[in-house]
Amino acid sequence: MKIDAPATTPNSGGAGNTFAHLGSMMAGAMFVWAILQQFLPHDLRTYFDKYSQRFFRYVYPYIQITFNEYGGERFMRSEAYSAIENYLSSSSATQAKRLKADMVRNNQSLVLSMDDHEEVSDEFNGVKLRWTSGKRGSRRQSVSFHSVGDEESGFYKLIFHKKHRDLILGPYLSHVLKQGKEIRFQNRQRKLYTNNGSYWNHVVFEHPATFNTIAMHPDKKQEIIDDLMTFSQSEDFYARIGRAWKRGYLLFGPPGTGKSTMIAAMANLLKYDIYDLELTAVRDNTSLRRLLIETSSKSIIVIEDIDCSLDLTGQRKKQEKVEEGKDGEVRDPGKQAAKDPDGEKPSRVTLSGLLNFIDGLWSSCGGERLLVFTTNHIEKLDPALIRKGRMDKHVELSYCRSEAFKVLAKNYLGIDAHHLFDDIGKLLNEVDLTPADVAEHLMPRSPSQNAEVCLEGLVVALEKAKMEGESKAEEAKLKGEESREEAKVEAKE
Ligand SMILES: Nc1ncnc2c1ncn2[C@@H]1O[C@H](COP(=O)(O)OP(=O)(O)OP(=O)(O)O)[C@@H](O)[C@H]1O
Ligand SMILES: [Mg+2]
Repeated sequence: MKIDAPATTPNSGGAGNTFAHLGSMMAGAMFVWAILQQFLPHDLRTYFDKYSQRFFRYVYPYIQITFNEYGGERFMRSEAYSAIENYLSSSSATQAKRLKADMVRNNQSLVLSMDDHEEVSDEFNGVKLRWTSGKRGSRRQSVSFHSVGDEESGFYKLIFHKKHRDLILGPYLSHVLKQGKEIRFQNRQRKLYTNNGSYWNHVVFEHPATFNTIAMHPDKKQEIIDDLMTFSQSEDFYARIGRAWKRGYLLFGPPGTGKSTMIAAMANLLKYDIYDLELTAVRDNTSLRRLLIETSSKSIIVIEDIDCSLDLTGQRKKQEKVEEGKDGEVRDPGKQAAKDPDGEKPSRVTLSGLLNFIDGLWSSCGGERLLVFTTNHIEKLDPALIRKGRMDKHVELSYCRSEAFKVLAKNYLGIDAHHLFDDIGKLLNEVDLTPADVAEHLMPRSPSQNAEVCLEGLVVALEKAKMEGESKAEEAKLKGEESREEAKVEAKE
């Protein structure tokens, strides 16, 4: 960033005319001054210099700040420049006549910015200011002097009245940089990471799930959305109460109830990256810590099926019988069941290593992170692992009931009401069918299959499941009676 002394500026509209006027006045004055300089003695010239600067500052009360595209020692593209580019994208789209367009998000959407020598205005706390763009340097120069490729170097210039100096240099510029970074963050291509042993690999994350498509009771859904949004906006709160800016979610429920889908919906809602941690592939606690350190902020770290990942089901007192690992790590013999992907060496991650991962000192690095565990058997998990503070919010995803069914019907069939809804609602409250099962019946199997046919098929499936359930219950009852009879006979004998 470079703050310039007063100089001429480009023209624009009403305020622009004033600038143009001042500009030409100054140009004239400079010309006269250049001629006078040749005839004036040195002392007089210094004296004149000093007062002429003051005069110019008085008649031209504007300050300019230049933000160059490339700068610094290694001529890296300036962070401030790209933040400003993003910040100005919306005002450029509405104000500038010549625009530049660039592809983002894996060539899926366009970001507009103003073309060179364009100008846009902005307002902050009632203060008006202007941004202009430009380019300097020729292709040949940029190649020979710095390694920025064969591009010319662009710049943005901010022009404002000097009486607003404090406001602009302080709050306004930090607002611009913050907003610009936020826009860039929103436009970025999100990633899904997974660990290959102790290193992260990533692919582009594109999952269509959203909270709109998740079938669950609307109140429960809203509660989760509110919780997530509050978390993402609570940086100051977490700093004030002295807690790391992270939150743990435990999603539990039978298979096919939407746990993995909900994680994708969470990431899409908050625009976070996902780190899908395969715990059995992590060699030991040290590797686990390294993986944690390498995660970025604004991300969700997921451990799916935590009950199957490691033998974490035992109580912590088990660890009293630990044996010392080869690398000096505490090792629980019960945990040797988990193998690394090659099946060669067992994973030596321990429960205490995992607890450290969740809320040890290292877990606070980066900030703004969600940690999500999923399980089908919450009762198998060590209470220490899922206590509040570690897993702050426990969300049960359960069988599909009538409210959840309405969401599925809306999404899959595009209908809000149907005469079969009441029957289906009643049956769903009596039969345990997962949303995955219900969704399967709502998928059209041929182009001619309509909503009526899908719903009738679902009713048949539900009635069948109900009858099966009833006959199983009958069988169990009979068995129970038989065994009671036998017990009575035995007792008599
Ligand atoms: N609540 C739901 N809302 C919408 N779709 C759902 C829901 N639950 C399941 N589905 C559908 O069923 C499929 C399986 O769901 P998902 O993989 O999220 O289940 P899961 O709970 O993670 O199961 P598992 O415990 O076996 O991993 C998904 O493709 C999704 O389309
Ligand atoms: Mg799953």
